[in-house]
Amino acid sequence: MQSGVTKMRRDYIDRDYSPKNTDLICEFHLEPSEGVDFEEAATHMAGESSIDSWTEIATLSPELAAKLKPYVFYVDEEAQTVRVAYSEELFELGSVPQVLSAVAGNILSMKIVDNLRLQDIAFPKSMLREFKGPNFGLSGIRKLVGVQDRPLIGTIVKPKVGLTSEKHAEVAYNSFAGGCDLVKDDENLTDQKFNGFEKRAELTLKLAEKAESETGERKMYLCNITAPTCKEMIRRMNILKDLGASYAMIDVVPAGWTALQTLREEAEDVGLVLHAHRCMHSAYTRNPRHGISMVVVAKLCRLIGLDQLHIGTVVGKMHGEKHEVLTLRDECVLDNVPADESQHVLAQDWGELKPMFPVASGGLAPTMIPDLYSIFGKDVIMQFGGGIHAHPMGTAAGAAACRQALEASLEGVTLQEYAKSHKELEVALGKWLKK
Ligand SMILES: O=C(O)[C@H](O)COP(=O)(O)O
Ligand SMILES: [Mg+2]
Repeated sequence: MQSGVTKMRRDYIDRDYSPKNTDLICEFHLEPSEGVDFEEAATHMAGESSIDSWTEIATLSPELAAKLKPYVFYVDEEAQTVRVAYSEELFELGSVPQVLSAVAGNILSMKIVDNLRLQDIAFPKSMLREFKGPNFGLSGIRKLVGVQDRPLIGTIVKPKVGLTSEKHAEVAYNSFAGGCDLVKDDENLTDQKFNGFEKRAELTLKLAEKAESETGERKMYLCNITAPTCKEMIRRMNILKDLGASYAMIDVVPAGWTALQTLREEAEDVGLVLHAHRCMHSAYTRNPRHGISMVVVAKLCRLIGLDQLHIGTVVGKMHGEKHEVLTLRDECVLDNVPADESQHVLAQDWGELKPMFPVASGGLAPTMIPDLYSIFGKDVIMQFGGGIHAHPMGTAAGAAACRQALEASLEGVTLQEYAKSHKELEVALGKWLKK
């Protein structure tokens, strides 16, 4: 027995237990440390994520244990997988931070495991009811933008940071004028001296309005409200509302779960669509053997009520295989997610919680649109940063090339064919089509 690990007296493993419909269920990938028995490690993990400690505690009465004990009801040592059912009474209903402190807290630090990854959480209806979910969601966004039958095209003002507010607004205007439906700030642009939040919001929203009147299309500016305090983020949200904005963007992982729940409360009154950038998620999600899966991050965003979420691109610069990205897409849009053992996904009935709009962003070029459309279908927001602002004819042409590539894909015409009568696309093919 490894030092510091005493034999647990609790028997939390019960393969005959069938979870109650009020239980919260977690699936974990578990690798015990050297010399530790798999079931022993699972027992310790279940205890530490609920009511127990590392050794016998006299204060844990048999009655209390019987009432609140966790049940490790599924154990597959070969697949290094366990599933644990927790009584809903262990949780503060409606609190994401508290759920994570329990099922993704100390247990990830325990010596008894070499690796432990929270793969999925299945929430019971009784807990779902405590959360608002998306205010607008996928259908609300489509209604707001006035686009029902195609993917939305967005961009990120580039360079990421450094432009003045005037220049930022001008780049956004050119993106809108060229054909973008959405223009967002980059994740590390918030309220820097060279481009303050209020001035950027005011100038960019004004030019978005100008682009709307010139194009006859709705144009959405996603201004990044990420800030040092919830109070300041709420202040920025209200500034956007007063300026006539429809959206706010948040870096959800750096901002944190309590901040998101606070903003969601506020968004209900302010009525802004919440765009979730997932930068920093890879600190939790990238290691397939340890941490917290992006499925969990996506589910928590939907539960709390972000309206649209970056989920990966399959074809772009960020990691994320096709099956992983499509699993995330399903968690965003389906009302009922079926269990998928191959993806370590638990069944989840989302009840009344609206779908989120999936966002594909990162390393995309207009030439990838046919692939993106065949992967995602129409319910996706495709965002191109370098893929628009590096276009040889400039930003507006980059945006136009994206719209043309999308038109071609929707009509089932090859890009090469469509480029014969669309100059911006022709130039984009010259720059980005793999030779
Ligand atoms: O914030 C994002 O989504 C990325 O910065 C996209 O930028 P890129 O298209 O230039 O990779
Ligand atoms: Mg970015």
